[in-house]
Amino acid sequence: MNKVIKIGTRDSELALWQANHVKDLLIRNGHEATIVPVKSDGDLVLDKPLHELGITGIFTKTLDVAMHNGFIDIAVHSMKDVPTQLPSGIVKAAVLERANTKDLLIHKEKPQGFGKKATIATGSLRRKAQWLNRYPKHTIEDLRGNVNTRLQKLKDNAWDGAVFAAAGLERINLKPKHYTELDWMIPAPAQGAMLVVAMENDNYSRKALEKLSHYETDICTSIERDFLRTLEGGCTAPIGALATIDIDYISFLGGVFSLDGKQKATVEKRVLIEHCEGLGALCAKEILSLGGEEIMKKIKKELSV
Ligand SMILES: NCc1[nH]cc(CCC(=O)O)c1CC(=O)O
Repeated sequence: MNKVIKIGTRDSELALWQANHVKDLLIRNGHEATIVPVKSDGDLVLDKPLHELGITGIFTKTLDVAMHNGFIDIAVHSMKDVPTQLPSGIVKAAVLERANTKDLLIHKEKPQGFGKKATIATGSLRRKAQWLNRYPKHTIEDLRGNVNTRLQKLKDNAWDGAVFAAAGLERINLKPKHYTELDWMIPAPAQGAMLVVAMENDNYSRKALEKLSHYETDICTSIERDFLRTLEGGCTAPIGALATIDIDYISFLGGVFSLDGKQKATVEKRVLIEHCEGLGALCAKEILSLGGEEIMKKIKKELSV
């Protein structure tokens, strides 16, 4: 029996692109699917308190509620925005093949190298900390909103540049005139990957989505998110992680940075794929013993005031 799979999405251009991508893949596999934009959580009321279900993420909360309500069947997320602990009743149904994992600096004008002074805009603690670690004399301005909003704000302000995920720009076909790929910046865990979630008891959707999952991306993002989960202890610290597969090997690079960028602890490992079980947690523990524990304690104190 075929049912029409209701794909929930937020209504930003990037979110809609990602949801439509999943819709196309499902239809190509002979399923029926439709997009259900979910605007605000105002009309999505649940009879249980959200914390009881473990619903926490700011980007994912609305869709989690809509799925629990039966308003939608599945939800498509940028995986890096999804809390490492999924809410109860909701499961990972597919991890799509990863796109570009890098962060980019979009320059406002033609770049002429960075002098001592530059003002860079980003709302991400991870990007800010890594930028200041590399360019201690620079100034960071806060920049929030979806990709389009952030690009507009870059135009409207006298900043030298702003940091974006390459994957987000590529998906909505934005080609900045002047940009630099930040090869040295460790991306967010699971950056560039899309996660599709479904209700645990929804066998129809889960079976349909299973076929869309990309094995290598699933392995790499699982390691990155294990690393994050082991380190974070529920706070949004500047943590980066990237696992890549090279034939039989997995390479992992992870790090934690103090908010001011002055301290960092990083780890790099290369293991045979068949030995990658527990790699994320292992690297997290190594980070903690390499000065990461003090950095995390300091971050937690600074973020709680
Ligand atoms: N936090 C916002 C967000 N979530 C996912 C992406 C882009 C796609 C991706 O990184 O997977 C972006 C935009 C950005 O970071 O510039």
